[in-house]
Amino acid sequence: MTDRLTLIRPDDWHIHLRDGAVLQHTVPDAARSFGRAIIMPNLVPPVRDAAEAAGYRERILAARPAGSHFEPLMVLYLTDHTSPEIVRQAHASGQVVAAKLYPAGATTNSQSGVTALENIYPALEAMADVGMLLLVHGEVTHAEVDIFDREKAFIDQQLVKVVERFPALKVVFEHITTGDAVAFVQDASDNVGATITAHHLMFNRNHMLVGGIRPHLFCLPVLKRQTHQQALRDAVVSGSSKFFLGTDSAPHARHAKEAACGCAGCYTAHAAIELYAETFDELGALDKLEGFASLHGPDFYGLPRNTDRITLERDSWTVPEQLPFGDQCIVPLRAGEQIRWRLV
Ligand SMILES: NC(=O)N[C@@H](CC(=O)O)C(=O)O
Ligand SMILES: [Zn+2]
Ligand SMILES: [Zn+2]
Repeated sequence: MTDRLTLIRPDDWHIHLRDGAVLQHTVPDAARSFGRAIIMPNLVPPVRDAAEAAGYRERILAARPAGSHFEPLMVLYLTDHTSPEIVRQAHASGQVVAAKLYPAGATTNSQSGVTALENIYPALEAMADVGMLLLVHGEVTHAEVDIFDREKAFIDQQLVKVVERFPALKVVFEHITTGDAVAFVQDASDNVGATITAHHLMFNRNHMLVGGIRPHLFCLPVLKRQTHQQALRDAVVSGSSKFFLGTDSAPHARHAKEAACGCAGCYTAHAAIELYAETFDELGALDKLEGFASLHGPDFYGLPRNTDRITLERDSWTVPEQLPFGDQCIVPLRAGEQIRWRLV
C-alpha cells in the first residue's frame, strides 16, 4: 500500500477565485498545492478584455501568500460583442490563454454570456488563428430541456458544430458530468480535451438528494446518475491524456447556499488535491494521478510542465465545519468529515 506520494506540482485548469476581500482566502487555498490555475472570468461585470484581465490578475497576485509562485492564467468571458480585435489584443498581452463560452443563462453570472453561437464565430476564428483556447460551459439553456439532459443536448446542438467548423481551435469541455461527454471527448480530435472535478468523481445525484437535500453538493452542471459518475471514473482510470484536473471550486457564502433558492457551486480549493488523491486511491489508480493532475493539462495547453514537486501522505484529518470568506463564511466540501490524504 502506498502511503506517500510525490507528484510534479499539479495545476488547476478551472477555478473561481471571485474578487475583492475573499481573494485573501481563495488565492492562498489554490496556491497551497497548485502551480498555476485557469481563472474563471464570471465576475460581475465579467472579464471581457485584456485590460480587465490585467486588473483582475493584479488583484489576484496581491493576495498571493509571501513566497508563493502561484501563477494565475487569465481567461476572457465571451459575449455577443467579443470582436477578433479584442481576442488579438488579449492574446498579445501574454497573460490571457483562453476565452470562455457561457451560454447566456446557463450558470452563475452567465447573464452576459453568448446568446447564439454564430455571434462568436469571428472571435473563434481569431482564437484558432492566434492559438487561444476555447473553454466551454457545455449546457443548453432552453426551458424545455430537462436539466439532467442539458449537457448531452449541448454536445448534439452546439459542440459538434464548433469542432467541425473550427478544427484547429483547441477546445476544453469544462467540468464534464456524463458518459456522453466522456465518449464525445474520447472520439474527438486531439484538439478536444476535458476537465473533471473532484466532486463529480466522488458524488452522484443520490448523494445530493436521498434522505434530504444537501445544498452544498448543488453545482452546475448538476450531479448526474451513478452510471455517469462511473463513466467519469473510468475516464480518469484509463489514463487518457484528454482528461485533466479542473476543480471548478466555486465558493458561495453559506447564506447564499442554504437558501430557498440556493446558488450553484461547491468549494473544494481547501482540499482539492487531497480529494482527488483519495478518489484515485479508492479507484486503485494512484499511479494515474500525476498524469491527470500535473501532466495532461500543461501538455494540452502547450505550456511547460511544472518542475517542482508536492508530497501527499496517507493520514486522516478533519475538514473544518466552515471557513472564513471575506466577512462571511463558506461551508467547504466534506465539512466536518475526514479526508484520508494530507498535503505534506
Ligand atoms: N459550477 C458551478 O456550479 N458554479 C460556478 C459556475 C460554473 O462553473 O458553471 C460558479 O461560478 O459559481
Ligand atoms: Zn461552468
Ligand atoms: Zn466553473
